[in-house]
Amino acid sequence: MSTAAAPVRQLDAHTVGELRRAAEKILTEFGTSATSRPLLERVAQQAGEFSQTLRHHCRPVDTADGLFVLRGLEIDDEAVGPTPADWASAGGSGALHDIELLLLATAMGTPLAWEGQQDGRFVHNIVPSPGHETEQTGASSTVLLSPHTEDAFHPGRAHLLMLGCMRNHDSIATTAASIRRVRLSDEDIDLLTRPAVPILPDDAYADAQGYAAEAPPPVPALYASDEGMTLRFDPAYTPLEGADEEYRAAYGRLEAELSRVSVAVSLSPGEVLVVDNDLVVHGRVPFAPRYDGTDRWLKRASVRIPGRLTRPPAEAREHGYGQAALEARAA
Ligand SMILES: O=C(O)CCC(=O)C(=O)O
Ligand SMILES: [Fe+2]
Repeated sequence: MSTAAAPVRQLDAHTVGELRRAAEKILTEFGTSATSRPLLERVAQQAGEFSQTLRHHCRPVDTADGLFVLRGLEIDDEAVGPTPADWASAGGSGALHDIELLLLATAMGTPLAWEGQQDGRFVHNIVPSPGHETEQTGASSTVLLSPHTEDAFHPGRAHLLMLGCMRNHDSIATTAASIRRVRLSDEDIDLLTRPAVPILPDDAYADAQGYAAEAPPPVPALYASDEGMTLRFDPAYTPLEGADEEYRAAYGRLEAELSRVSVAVSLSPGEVLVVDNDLVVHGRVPFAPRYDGTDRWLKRASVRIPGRLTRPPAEAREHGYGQAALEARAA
């Protein structure tokens, strides 16, 4: 794994102020970052008034890295208070930054939430939580969070994943590997673009894991879209034992290549990592949680980009294990 620098989009002080004032205005009006239809509409309106500069910073991912870091937001370590012990008790912690992230997400596309995850919130809190140390979810810590496409089991998954850093005293890295950096033989690509095995719902979706109404659909790991190669990959939730040996070997080579091109991005407070979820798998290195209110703390938002053609059309027929994606589309 390398620590090669991710492309950075540095916000100037003026633009940071513009974003902050927009968020402050909304927080004053609503008194909360809890998302409601009126708040989402207000956010969309405010994002529609963004300056040309701020909009330019929110343009699509435009390099083969499949990601960028937006840098320069102001986080007051004292004012945001202690890192919440888990998402459920986070409440309004860092509410201003929830709204900032939601504004940025809205400038990039349509924010997305899940009925079955973190109470349907549009901005998630990612913190290490007691009892969840070894899971393959954002709440874990002591294990490697293996590289994955976010919400890979679902056809309504995000096109962009945004991770905004509130606190990261131990410089714990997110990992990212782009399919556009991977080298595979034509034979492997041919195998991996076929729907061989399903991707099952992850541990963050207890309801979906109990879904038994229809069989899990096999899905391809790779897709040669008009825009180039894209991927849908989550080995921790892929029952590979259902595939033949040839496929398993090709899948293993894809995994090895992703690991070869993986970069470590250690976020600092005020940085937002934006990952193209069709190009890049992300994960996290293991770390020792502190559990004293000073733990690593990220805010996460998911974004859909309407009309994007980076996925196989057959996805539209998938059941998504009964999970409903909620899009913040204007009513
Ligand atoms: O903690 C991280 O850096 C990434 C966690 C993760 O996979 C996520 O929030 O989706
Ligand atoms: Fe993730």
